[in-house]
Amino acid sequence: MSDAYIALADGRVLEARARAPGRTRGELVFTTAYTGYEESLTDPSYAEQILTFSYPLIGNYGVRTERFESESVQPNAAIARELTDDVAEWLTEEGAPAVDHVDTREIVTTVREEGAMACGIAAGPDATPEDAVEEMEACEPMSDHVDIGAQVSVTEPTAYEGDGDADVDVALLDCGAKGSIVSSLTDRGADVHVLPYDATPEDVAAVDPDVLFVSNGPGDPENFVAAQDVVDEFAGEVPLAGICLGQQVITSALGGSTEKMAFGHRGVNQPVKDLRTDRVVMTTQNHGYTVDDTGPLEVTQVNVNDDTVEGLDSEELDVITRQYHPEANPGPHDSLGFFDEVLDLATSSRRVAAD
Ligand SMILES: NC(=O)CC[C@H](N)C(=O)O
Repeated sequence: MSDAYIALADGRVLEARARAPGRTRGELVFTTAYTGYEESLTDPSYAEQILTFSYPLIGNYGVRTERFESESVQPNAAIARELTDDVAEWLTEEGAPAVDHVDTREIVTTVREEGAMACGIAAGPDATPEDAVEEMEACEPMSDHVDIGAQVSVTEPTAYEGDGDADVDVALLDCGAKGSIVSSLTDRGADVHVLPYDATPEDVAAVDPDVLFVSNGPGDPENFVAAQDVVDEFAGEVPLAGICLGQQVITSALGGSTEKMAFGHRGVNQPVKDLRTDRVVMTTQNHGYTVDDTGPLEVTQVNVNDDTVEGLDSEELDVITRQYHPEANPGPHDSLGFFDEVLDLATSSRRVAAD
């Protein structure tokens, strides 16, 4: 007899095995990443989602806190074909429901055909199919989580000193930033001032940044109104950089727009072509929205699979953004050079300003 159930918005209820008990709901998504489960499960961009791993065995190299991208498990639940005891114990301790022994190919096919959808999970000795359906029915669309930034952001400014002296101050708007974004900047010598997602223009001005960097984050970018206001305020005055939600927020603030994708991109081998060099690199991705109208920004990189916008620039406004995750963790390091470009932008614009 099953001790876990997964209810899908299309009416199906799948039987599974409970690996971490509990009841929850969220937007059902999948990642095709074959390594990096510790990083993915602690990536704040997954808040309010239920993460299905298409790779069949998750947990085969243990659980190490050094690899965490934030301090807690971020998706509301995890689904895999097989979860090891290490991962099951970790998720149990964290109170994040997890289930396995389910045909994840069926889940992935369903999400690909019908789009990311509401999902409910009930796991544990007393779980019933009705419990899972009740959870699914209470699941709100992602865009209704209007203050999702509050769930994932720092509440107080926090500063990290650079390892070396690049003499660059980065104001990082934390909309749910992965730890690797901060360390990719401090490793290059920049001082990083992490500010809450709802920081005011005055808060940003107080750190006198050489570049304003908008982080990744969960949910609908149109709900990050304070971050858009800050970008609007500093555009043309201070260089702007962004990753994933950051690209979306910057584009919207500058007059462009975003739209929801059917099921998004989540994995570690998404091919991206740079239009200036004609080179293709493999990238890590985790997003369900995409830039639609680019406003004043120029498209520099596109996704080879579906032509969606992967990189935007503006020489006039000193903007550089990426839809994918150059910091990797998990995934390939092919695009770590993005952080060098951001620091170059910060220092060269400062020279121009001083001339
Ligand atoms: N990784 C991210 O920053 C995700 C951005 C946004 N929440 C999306 O799903 O598109």
